[in-house]
Amino acid sequence: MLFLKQFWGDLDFHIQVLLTAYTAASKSEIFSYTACRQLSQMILAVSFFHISEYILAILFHGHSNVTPRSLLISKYYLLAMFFSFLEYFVEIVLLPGLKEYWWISNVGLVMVIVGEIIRKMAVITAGKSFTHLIKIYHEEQHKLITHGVYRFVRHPGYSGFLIWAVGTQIMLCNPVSTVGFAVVVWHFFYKRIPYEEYFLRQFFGSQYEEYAQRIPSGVPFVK
Ligand SMILES: C[S@@+](CC[C@H](N)C(=O)[O-])C[C@H]1O[C@@H](n2cnc3c(N)ncnc32)[C@H](O)[C@@H]1O
Repeated sequence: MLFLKQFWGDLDFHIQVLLTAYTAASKSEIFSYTACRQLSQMILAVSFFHISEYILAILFHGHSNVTPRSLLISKYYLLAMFFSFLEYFVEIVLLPGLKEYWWISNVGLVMVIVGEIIRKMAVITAGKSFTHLIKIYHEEQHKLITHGVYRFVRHPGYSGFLIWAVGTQIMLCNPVSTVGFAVVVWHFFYKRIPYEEYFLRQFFGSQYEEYAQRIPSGVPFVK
């Protein structure tokens, strides 16, 4: 009983400290300008990314062939985004100075824009060959793409997404989520690329083999 009383007392004290810090921060210029700008950039970046992926999927594959999965929002993705916002709010309340490194935040913003451009160039260049789900059977309209951005890297869509995702966290000056997003997204592509290329080799044989020999994957440390 005594233990419970002390526990609630401690919890109450910590909530009071957080609320006081939050109230102080929200009254200050830092919270109103910094948080408004960084969070609006984040919400804009995320909305633009998902809506444009969905619209391009409809344009290339037709309305009837596109499901909400083309919005590319999974439960793991939502969890990662939830953690990223949680980190942002905790840090802006407890360590507001961390969010004031504008040059870091602006580097993140540039990464978001560059990553988005590379990703969309890949989607538009590959057209019908770019499907959100990896094809395991060869279809008539699936042609090997080696021109445009695919001349420089084999997986520009993944390079673009990696730059975009890590960029969103640098833009928010979120140190933990920057490392977390980099590791998780990199690991996802590290596993996905060999699987995707297994089928591409089956579909296009020596043509793909020769292409893969010449052109890097575009994802660091993935051959
Ligand atoms: C989500 S897209 C990603 C494409 C590519 N990995 C990228 O990052 O730009 C996955 C689909 O693209 C197809 N694909 C990947 N590279 C391709 C290429 N060079 N030419 C044609 N189709 C390709 C795969 O067969 C798979 O069904």
